[in-house]
Amino acid sequence: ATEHKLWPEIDRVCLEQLHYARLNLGEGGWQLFAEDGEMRMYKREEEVGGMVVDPLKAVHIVKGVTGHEMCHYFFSADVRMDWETTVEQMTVLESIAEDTQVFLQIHKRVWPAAQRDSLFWSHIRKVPNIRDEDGQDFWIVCNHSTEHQDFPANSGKCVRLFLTVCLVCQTFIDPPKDGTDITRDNLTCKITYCSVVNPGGWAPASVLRAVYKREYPKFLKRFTQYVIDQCADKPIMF
Ligand SMILES: CCCCCc1ccc(-c2ccc(S(=O)(=O)CCO)cc2)cc1/C=C\c1ccccn1
Repeated sequence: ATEHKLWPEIDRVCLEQLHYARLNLGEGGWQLFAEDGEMRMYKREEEVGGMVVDPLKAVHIVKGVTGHEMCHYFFSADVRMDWETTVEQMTVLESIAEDTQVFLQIHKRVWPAAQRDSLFWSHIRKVPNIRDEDGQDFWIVCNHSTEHQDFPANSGKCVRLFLTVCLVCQTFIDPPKDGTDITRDNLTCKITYCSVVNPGGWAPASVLRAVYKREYPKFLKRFTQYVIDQCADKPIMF
């Protein structure tokens, strides 16, 4: 995808998001708002132009899958509707390359606000040479709002929401002592999910914050369980 006009932005946003995802939660006023087993979800309360754009950061540890597998299923258009419960309709507008696609998604309406749609590029990549401790290479999927001449914002019934989302994963392998092949029991995947969503038009702060508080933990739990189930009987994708 390196020759496409979006490439400089894709490259910049992905590397910025990877850096942002790897920042510790120590600084920056993050507020823990949900916990479930190994999953911890944090938010910062921020408004832009009177609209709630609370940045969200979730960290999770999942056994039995690799970061490549986690990112593969998050990126894959074919399976999106199997796990993404906020989406009513999804279209791939452009396949820029094997690792880069442009999506138009119509989301379920969040009463009493107007229905939203999102139009974004999605890019998956392995990031070599940056490693935490004894981890494997990072895998990242980044979704970032973009424009498309055939689908201008707010031209139909939906209000266009604007998002920057990243899923950053790292695999840790604890090899079997007896030198036999690695199995899924030896795999641990550390996940960081970051999202900033601008609702694109007025929506009551109380409604939005309630939706996020309820939906984001369900979303990450459902998605990670989906990947565990899909991978269980398949060869490991390192
Ligand atoms: C007033 C409504 C404001 C918008 C609410 C909303 C916020 C975020 C998102 C969302 C968009 C993309 C991602 S992703 O991780 O990139 C995966 C690809 O789909 C994740 C979440 C959607 C929705 C829109 C509707 C809605 C409906 C049910 C519950 C919650 N939301």
